[in-house]
Amino acid sequence: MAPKMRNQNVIILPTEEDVAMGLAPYVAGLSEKNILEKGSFTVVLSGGTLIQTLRKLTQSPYKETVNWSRWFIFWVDERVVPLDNPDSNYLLAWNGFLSKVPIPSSNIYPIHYCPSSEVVAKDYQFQLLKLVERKVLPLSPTGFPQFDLMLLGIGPDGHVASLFPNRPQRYDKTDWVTYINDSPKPPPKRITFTFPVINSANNIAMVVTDKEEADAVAITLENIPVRPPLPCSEVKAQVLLTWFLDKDAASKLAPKCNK
Ligand SMILES: O=C(O)[C@H](O)[C@@H](O)[C@H](O)[C@H](O)COP(=O)(O)O
Repeated sequence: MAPKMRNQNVIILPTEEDVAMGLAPYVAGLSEKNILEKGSFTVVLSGGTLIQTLRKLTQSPYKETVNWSRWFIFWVDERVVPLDNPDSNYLLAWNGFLSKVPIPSSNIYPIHYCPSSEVVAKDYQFQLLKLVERKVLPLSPTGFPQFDLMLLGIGPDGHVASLFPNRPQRYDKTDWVTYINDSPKPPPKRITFTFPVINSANNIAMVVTDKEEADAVAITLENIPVRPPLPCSEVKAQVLLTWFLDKDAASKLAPKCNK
């Protein structure tokens, strides 16, 4: 049975459609709370199936009720390709989500493409630094930008963002944004937030709706020791880490008694 962690919540729903239905009020609720408290809502997207699972937010009632004008959008990882390339996480998010809701374009922060991953990573970190200076992003007590919500997926190998099990980027404790030129998941060139930035976020949703990730989910939530530890098992949120799983993603978890 998965031991209950202090600021972690695991929600298991029958289907991907149910996860999409559950994710929308969760995100809308955090949006309302943050905008009420401080006038803005900073949201970090990943690539993968997540964008499709956000679809309910682009429909009634959320499309009309969410205060989209106060949202700020970032990417936890991005493929180093032009923004109109089919591999781009920005393009994926634009087509599936951002083009359907009225977030001001000046509040959307994609990468500035150039062929060098290192330069793109440094430039994205520079963009974040500017927003810290403008007080759009606060700094955590340890000196990393602190986002309101990160929406993450995981891979079958347990990667999160572009932090992969057998690559050194996952151990980077100083940069805000780093780069990889040999990603095991294509395309090979990517930039990614580092763990200190991911783990400084107030709220993180891990959205997993695929049988392929069931082993990584079970290893993480059952605390099964593996070497090296899976990157997804190192994700922690400052306020609450919420796992949204469908039955397929949760299929390798030990049966749990709710009484
Ligand atoms: O750019 C990427 O490849 C993603 O950001 C990546 O980290 C993704 O979120 C996971 O691989 C899960 O992908 P799926 O949801 O498609 O399984």
